[in-house]
Amino acid sequence: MEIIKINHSIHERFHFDTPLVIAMGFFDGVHLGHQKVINTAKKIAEQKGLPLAVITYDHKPELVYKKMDGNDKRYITIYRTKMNILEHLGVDYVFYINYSYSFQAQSPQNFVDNYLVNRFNADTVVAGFDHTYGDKDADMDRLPHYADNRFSVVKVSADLIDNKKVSSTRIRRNLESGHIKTVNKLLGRPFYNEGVIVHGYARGRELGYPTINIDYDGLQMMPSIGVYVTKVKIGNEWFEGMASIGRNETFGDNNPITLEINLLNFNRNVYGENVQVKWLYKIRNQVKFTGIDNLILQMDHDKMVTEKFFENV
Ligand SMILES: Cc1cc2nc3c(=O)[nH]c(=O)nc-3n(C[C@H](O)[C@H](O)[C@H](O)COP(=O)(O)O)c2cc1C
Ligand SMILES: Nc1ncnc2c1ncn2[C@@H]1O[C@H](COP(=O)(O)OP(=O)(O)O)[C@@H](O)[C@H]1O
Repeated sequence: MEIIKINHSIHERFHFDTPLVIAMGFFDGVHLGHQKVINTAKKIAEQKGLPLAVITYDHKPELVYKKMDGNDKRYITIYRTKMNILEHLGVDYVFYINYSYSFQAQSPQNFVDNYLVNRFNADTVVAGFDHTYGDKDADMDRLPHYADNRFSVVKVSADLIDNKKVSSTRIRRNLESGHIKTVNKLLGRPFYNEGVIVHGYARGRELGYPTINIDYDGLQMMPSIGVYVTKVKIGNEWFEGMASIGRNETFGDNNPITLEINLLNFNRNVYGENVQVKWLYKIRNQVKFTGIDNLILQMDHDKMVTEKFFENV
């Protein structure tokens, strides 16, 4: 898969020679609904013998017109994760457009002419039923009008789970309320993220539960504070683990939020390793314990729950 970064003013003369089948969308999460769009485009590309391209953007469009804080500015899938998943879906080219004020200020007709036709040589454009590519007049029902027979348009219907639309917003809400099973169902894979193992306060080994402390990208949206069953990939190996994401309240108020994972049947020095964490099940909320002994007793119990989880999968 080739990633081609496009800036509105720098790449004015960009032109792709081969006609393309293009799936268009922001695709945060690359959830089951997004996968339906991309798989539809993939099938058409195969039937026509053309490459499959995805048009996506480097950040949320809202960033151009409002101040964003907290989880609002974070992503279910950051750049690397999104690209990784797109590659696995069989995408040949990604046009990664810098979403700037000047890019968004184009009229829908200009976007279609400048981008879909002139730059990207669209043969077919596929997107979800609610996709917009500019202002309120830029919906999928009007795309054939702007296309004016220069490319075909395919509108993909909503993917429903439990009678509700699969959407990034629904996934974000479930992440924020710790409903990781629902998150994973909507994504069509376990929610995962990446990071690097750094030093903590060396308390873990004294508690009898050493933890890898994971430093992750600030733009990565994480599950809500709590204790979770996870799988952790270090090098090429997967390990079972119990994760704590929280402020380690037992050790004082207002600590920063950290991600720490005790790995089962593991005893190695792994500082500096890159890891991937797959989130599988929420065990409980964080507790501010009155003493270390109570925290240890609770972690003994968490370990039992974690082992049971893996016995039953
Ligand atoms: C499975 C698990 C559950 C935890 N639950 C809590 C908790 O409920 N309350 C809390 O204050 N800390 C909790 N912790 C965090 C420990 O306080 C933390 O791992 C310990 O302070 C080690 O810190 P260090 O890595 O900086 O040495 C938990 C840790 C793990 C691995
Ligand atoms: N079962 C285990 N789970 C997690 N880390 C382990 C385990 N066994 C050994 N380690 C090592 O111990 C380190 C964590 O020890 P800990 O006392 O929690 O110190 P710190 O929090 O300062 O890193 C890990 O980074 C890892 O290198």
